[in-house]
Amino acid sequence: MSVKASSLGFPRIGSTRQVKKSVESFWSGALTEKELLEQTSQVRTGNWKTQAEQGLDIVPVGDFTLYDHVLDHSFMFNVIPKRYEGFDLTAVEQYFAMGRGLQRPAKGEKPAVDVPASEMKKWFDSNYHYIVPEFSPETNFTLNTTKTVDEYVEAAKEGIPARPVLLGPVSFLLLGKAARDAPEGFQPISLLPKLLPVYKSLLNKLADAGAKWVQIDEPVLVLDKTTDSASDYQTAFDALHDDRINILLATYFGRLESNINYVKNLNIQALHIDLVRVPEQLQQVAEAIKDKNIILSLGVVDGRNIWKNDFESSIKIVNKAIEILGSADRVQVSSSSSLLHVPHTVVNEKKLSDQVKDWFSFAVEKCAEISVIAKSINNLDSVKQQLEQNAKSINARREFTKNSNDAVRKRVAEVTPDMYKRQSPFVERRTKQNLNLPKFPTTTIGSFPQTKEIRVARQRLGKSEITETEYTEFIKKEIEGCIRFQERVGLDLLVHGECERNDMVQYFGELLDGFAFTQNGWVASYGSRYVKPPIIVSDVSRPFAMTVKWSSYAQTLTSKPVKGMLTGPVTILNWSFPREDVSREISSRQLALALRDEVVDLEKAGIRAIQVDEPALREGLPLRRADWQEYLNWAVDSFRLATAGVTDSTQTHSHFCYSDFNDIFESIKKLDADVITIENSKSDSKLLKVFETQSYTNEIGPGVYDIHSPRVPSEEEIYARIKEMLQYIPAHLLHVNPDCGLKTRQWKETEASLVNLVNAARRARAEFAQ
Ligand SMILES: CN1c2c(nc(N)[nH]c2=O)NC[C@@H]1CNc1ccc(C(=O)N[C@@H](CCC(=O)N[C@@H](CCC(=O)N[C@@H](CCC(=O)O)C(=O)O)C(=O)O)C(=O)O)cc1
Ligand SMILES: N[C@@H](CCS)C(=O)O
Ligand SMILES: [Zn+2]
Repeated sequence: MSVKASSLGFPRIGSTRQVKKSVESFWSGALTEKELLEQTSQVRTGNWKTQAEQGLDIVPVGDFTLYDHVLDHSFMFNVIPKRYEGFDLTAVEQYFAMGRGLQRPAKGEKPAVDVPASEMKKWFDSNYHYIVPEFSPETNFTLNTTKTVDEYVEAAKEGIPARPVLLGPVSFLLLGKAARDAPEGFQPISLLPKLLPVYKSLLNKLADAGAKWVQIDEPVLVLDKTTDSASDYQTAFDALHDDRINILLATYFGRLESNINYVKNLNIQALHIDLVRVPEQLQQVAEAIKDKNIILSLGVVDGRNIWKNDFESSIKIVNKAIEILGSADRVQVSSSSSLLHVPHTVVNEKKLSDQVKDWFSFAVEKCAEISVIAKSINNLDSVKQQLEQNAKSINARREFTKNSNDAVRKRVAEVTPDMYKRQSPFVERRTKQNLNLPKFPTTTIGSFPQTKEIRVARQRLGKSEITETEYTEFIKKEIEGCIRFQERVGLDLLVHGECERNDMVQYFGELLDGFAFTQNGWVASYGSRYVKPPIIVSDVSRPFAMTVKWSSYAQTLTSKPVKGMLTGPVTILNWSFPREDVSREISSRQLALALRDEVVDLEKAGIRAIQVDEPALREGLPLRRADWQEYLNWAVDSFRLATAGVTDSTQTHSHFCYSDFNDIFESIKKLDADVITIENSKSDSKLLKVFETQSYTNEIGPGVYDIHSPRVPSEEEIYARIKEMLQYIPAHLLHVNPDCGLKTRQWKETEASLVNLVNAARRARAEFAQ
């Protein structure tokens, strides 16, 4: 009798970001397709071996990807929109075209290509983005590739105890959307009967290849919308059942709630639940399945945060499960979700003090933790030393957190109601905000291309190859170049370009007190793009002004207004690794006060428009609606606390790069920002309608083009967008801007796109002058 150790997925990037580098080299033409596939296959194999070496009895395979695992499923099941066909692309090129769009001139026999990227959406409440599958009644599911089988075979050859991973059919359909040409009212889930035979043939191939188990992820089971999906799940798992291959149905990020009432009756052999987010669901779920022939996989090691596991409490959970289910054979120990949301390994962190490093576990260390927890049940003596060491580390962290920053806590406690409120309502403030902007003011969201030169300069500063003074001079030159560029292009409300920032959250984490930050703690954001979330280890405060010198320098260079640029408290919180010892609300309020000081300092320095970005406000929403209001209350409070310290004459902006607005619209209104800019170019008019129907009174800049793709939008296209917006938004409130910041773009396409944007706005001004 033994408890097995497994995980649900592993970071793809490689210990030294090899996959990112290979993929980007392939895109730039420096690597052939063959080289790309060879190099990335090596990382994949290395990842499996690492997990097995850390002691996992079951290693996930098929979770590896060159861009996104949901895109992999679309590609594997032939869910390829027609617009990506007919260009004589290789399979790999077509796959990347779906992810990032493709624009290239005709070459010899090959026709020109100009195709935008597919839509990206946030993966549940994480900072990972997936490529949204597009379905229509014409979708012709076939096995276009056998990626999962190929990777299983590859792993089995290496002697890896592999368990293939698939995104389940119901989640795949529910996470997708109806294609633009689908008939009104078409629901992707109606395609389930057509999709299941293709899943089934994939499972057959896996069984033929020798797989005994498959992990089928159905994360939508933790959302409210699946309460009515019982029959879809029953149909799916009846169809997928095969005597040769056992199914682990994996749920994560939240609670099953009443869905367990039908999940327990599904034709599955194991069920995974997240016990980090929802430890209390153990009792209910274990009781529900105890008379069924179902193994329970316990997600006790956090796949979403980096704190060392508390073995004592995890072992208690495992023992409780064994007690209810009656046998250790019916229990597995696992990560709460895929480990894709945490960095690769702590070992590469050379700059953290031993004290701080001892608090953390990244993916590699988490695999070892899972193994130790399983062994503690199977053979306690074999892990006694690890358990003792773990208890010491957990106690050391507890001791540290006792010494909080009393001044910060006192300040949060003493916040008064007037600190959340601007001096006057928007209509009055507006008359005092004299920025001399024309109608349809053009602006950008803040960042301009982060060139190799900028990144190398920062790297050289980090290695002390250049001095602080040299770096400052370099950044000043970049800012000047950026201001001159915007003046030349003809933008109205300028920005300094954010060239001094490695990232909009990491940068602030590095400047604020109460954070730790890593050298190599990369976590996937989308495609080949990664972020290094800072870690909130203590109470947060601002030791000195962070952005004032850059913004005020930029303002000295031009007579046009320059927007100050900050990241909001909720976004800093949501894109950092939060503390486990205090609530997110407390950290958010502490961040809000630190940012409030910065906002006031920017105003004092003569900055007349200040943008406080909150792109992660929506992502932080709890997955169950019942939990929304509590979050929204403190999230809105935090934004207001951060921004309401300025006088009426300062124009506050906020920015959101998502288009799912309708259900949190009331909260967006309550933020009371003078101007909001939002992602819009890929959404249909549903987003814009909300502004018409919900009587939004402040100013708005819905994005007029997608910034994730190198594709240059034409003036005509942008002009058409502006005209469309004017159907819903009064002309006097409309701003013209891209969807989001331009840091991932090259200067050439940035210039071409912004020239078109400015020209389109000028045309609109001429046409719609009132
Ligand atoms: C708005 N978005 C953001 C999200 N989350 C954040 N934390 N930040 C965001 O901006 N979530 C939603 C979206 C996601 N969008 C993006 C967009 C772009 C990136 C991105 O470009 N990531 C970069 C890494 C950025 C960074 O930290 N750069 C550092 C280090 C750069 C580096 O690699 N240096 C090299 C040396 C120089 C060189 O050779 O180029 C090195 O160290 O080897 C810096 O600029 O100093 C990426 O490369 O993936 C992410 C999310
Ligand atoms: N000001 C930031 C917002 C990104 S969401 C930028 O422009 O990159
Ligand atoms: Zn954005």
